[in-house]
This record gives sequence, structure tokens and C-alpha cells, in this order.
Amino acid sequence: MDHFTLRDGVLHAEDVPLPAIAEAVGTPVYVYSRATIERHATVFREALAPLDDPHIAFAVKANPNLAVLRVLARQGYGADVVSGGELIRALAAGMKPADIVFSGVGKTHAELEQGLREDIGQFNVESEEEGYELAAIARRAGRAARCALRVNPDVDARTHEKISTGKSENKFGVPLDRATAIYTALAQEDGLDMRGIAVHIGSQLASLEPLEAAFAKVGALIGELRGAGCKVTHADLGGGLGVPYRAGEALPAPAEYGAMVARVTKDWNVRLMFEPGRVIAGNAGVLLTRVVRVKRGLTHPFLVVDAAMNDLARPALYGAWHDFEAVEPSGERMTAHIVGPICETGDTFAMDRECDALGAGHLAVFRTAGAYGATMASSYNSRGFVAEVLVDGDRFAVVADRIAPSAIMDAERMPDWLA
Ligand SMILES: Cc1ncc(COP(=O)(O)O)c(C=O)c1O
Ligand SMILES: N[C@@H](CCCC[NH3+])C(=O)O
Repeated sequence: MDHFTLRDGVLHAEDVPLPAIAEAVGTPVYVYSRATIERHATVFREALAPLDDPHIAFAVKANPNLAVLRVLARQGYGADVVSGGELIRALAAGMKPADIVFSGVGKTHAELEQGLREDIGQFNVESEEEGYELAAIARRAGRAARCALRVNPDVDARTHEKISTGKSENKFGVPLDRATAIYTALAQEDGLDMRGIAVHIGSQLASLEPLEAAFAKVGALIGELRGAGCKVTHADLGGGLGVPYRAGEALPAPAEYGAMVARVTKDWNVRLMFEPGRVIAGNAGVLLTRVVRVKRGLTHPFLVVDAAMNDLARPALYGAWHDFEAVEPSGERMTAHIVGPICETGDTFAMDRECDALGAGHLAVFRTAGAYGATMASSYNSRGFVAEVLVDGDRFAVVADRIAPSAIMDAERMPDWLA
């Protein structure tokens, strides 16, 4: 359930009519609902109630907006970060260093130093090479970095190939059959406190089976590691739960996920950690856009909207579906190609889509845009960066300014030799 509903024929975010936001901030603009974020945070936490003191780290990549992170920090959430930039954001939003997990296959030397300096809770080490580099940095600082070893369980997550991370051909983690040797070797390093295993097989998972298969392999590995004399006190089970992108789509509920995790991990005797992203933020946001014009097409009209692939990349990147609705539906329907203004055919949100009838100047939303939306924006075609708004009851605030093309140009320099 989300808090974007029609009231008196006008789509609202909580108690705020979306036309009021378009009027005040312009379009395109992302609109997030605080109540929905909090509800999802609560639902996910409650789904893990059968577990003993789970640690939940929001995957910052899904929505790194500072205000969104602050809402989650107040819910007791930590952060899963994958860059120095995300680490700075999580700290700025009020997340405690101890509640931060640093994932990522390409942490630079500087990022490893930064994580250590901030004394973050855990590094999810993705290779033997990274482990030795981190150990050397930590030793020099007279410290021991708390680490989990991320394993690649070679499980097909049955999601889009570009967001699948747990197959042996994917770059993430170390192969399971080498994990015990690597863990044992890294555990000898003075600079490392090897304390657990991490796994994350992909995003937008529509079924629990691949997760269960991956977790079962982690369970066996934990047994093997302990048999080899290693300490294992933590297991990070990543994120990945899918969300409905189409009204009525059935996906595993967080409670089913929690029950499965409790069943599979009951004898592990570790502190479990989680890195949910999309399931918290996805349906907590919409992208509000205005129809620029309706252009006659061969089969159907083109609805040219003022949002584009630079604002919401998922349809262009993954062929992803986002429900599209009028803000003030007339009751009439149409079939249209929904496109942005960018000079690429890929700047297409939907082809042959049946939707509310819309005309030039009308407002509409792409739903389920709260995760992997604004965070993946670019300024392609010199369009500037999209604005973001957070709604809280009957009030709203701009939580990210629209960055104008001229401001982006300000960061560019003309070399002397072209002056
Ligand atoms: C390491 C890691 N953790 C967590 C996530 C969050 O995934 P999701 O948004 O699907 O929950 C991702 C993204 O897939 C990831 O790569
Ligand atoms: N960007 C992807 C998700 C990537 C998950 C990152 N590990 C999407 O929009 O679906």
C-alpha cells in the first residue's frame, strides 16, 4: 500500500494534491511519501521479527537523497554503501558509523581508508585482493577492520540479466569453492577481523526460491568455516526483494521472506544483516511529469512528456515497466507511445500503452519510481538534474533542487589555449 491516491478526482501524495507540487516546483519532479517510506521500513522490520536482533542497512544506491536517508535513520536503519560518496551521505543523514556496511567490488584504496577512518561497522570484502589491501591499510593504522567475505553462490536470481549478481560469471563476491581457503587466509591477517559471510544475488527478485538456494549454500559454508576453526558471528543476506511495478502483480511479501529466512538460518547462530533497497523506497515515490504535446504517430499518438530517460533510466536500460497515470483522470482512455524529448529512440517509456487519455499540458505520473529513479539521473542532452520533493502529511519540501544546465556548465573550464 502506498500513499498516492485519488481524492476528488485528483492524485494526491498523502494530503498534498500533485498539481500543487507541479505548480510550486515545476516538472519533471520526483515526489516521495514519508508515510510510505516509514510504512515499508516498519513492514520489513516486522517481517524479520522472528529473528534475534537483525541489523537492517538500507541500500543507499536505491535512493540516496539525504532527507530519505534521514527518515530511515530515524527508523533505526543503518546503511549499505558502495562508494565514498554514499558513505558521506549516510553519515550526513545521521546513520551511525557502526550501522554502516561497505559493499562493492571496486572499493578504491582511498575508499577503504575512508571506511576505516570512519570506523564503519563492516566491510563486505569482495575479493582476496581487496582483503589484503584492506589488511595493509588497517595494519598501518593499528586497527583491525571488521569484515565479511562476500561469496558468489552461482545461483540464478531469475531477474533481469543486468541486475543479477549471484551467477559465477558475474563480477561479485568470491566463488563458493574458494571461500573457505580465502576466509581462512584473510583471518590470519592482523589488520582484519573476519567475522562473517555476505551474499546478494540480485535485485527485483520475483521468487524466494533463488534466495533460499543461495542462503542454504551460505549455511553450509558457515558450517565448513567453523569446522576449519574460523570464527563466524555475522551473515549479511543482502537485499533483492522485488516490488510490484504493475497494479495487481503478486510478489513474495516481506513476511514470507522473513519466515523463509528464519527457517533456513535457525541453526546458524549468527547475527543476521539485511540490505533492502527497492522494497523500502520503490513504491514510496512517483515521477511527476507534464505532457509537452501529443504528436500524431503511425499507429498510435506519441505522448511526449517532459521527463526523459536522463530522469528515469529504467525503461531505457532494462525495458522496465512503470505504471503511467493521469493526475486528473477524465475517465477516458487512449493507447499511446509514451516518450521523452531526448534524441534517442531509447528515450521511450512505453509503446502501445493503454493509459488515461491525456493532452498537452496535462500532468501524469510514472509510479514505483522511488528506487533507482533520481539516483540514476544524468544530465544527458544538457537537461539538468531533476528535482525531488518529500511529502509529509499536508506539507511538502524540496529535498533536492533542480540543477539547471547553467549550473552544470559552471563546473566546466575553458583551457587557456582555447581562450
Ligand atoms: C550489495 C547489494 N546490496 C543490496 C542491494 C539492494 O538491492 P534491492 O534494492 O534489490 O533490495 C544491492 C542492489 O542490488 C546490492 O548490490
Ligand atoms: N538499477 C537497478 C537495480 C540495481 C541494483 C543494484 N545492485 C534497477 O533499477 O532495477
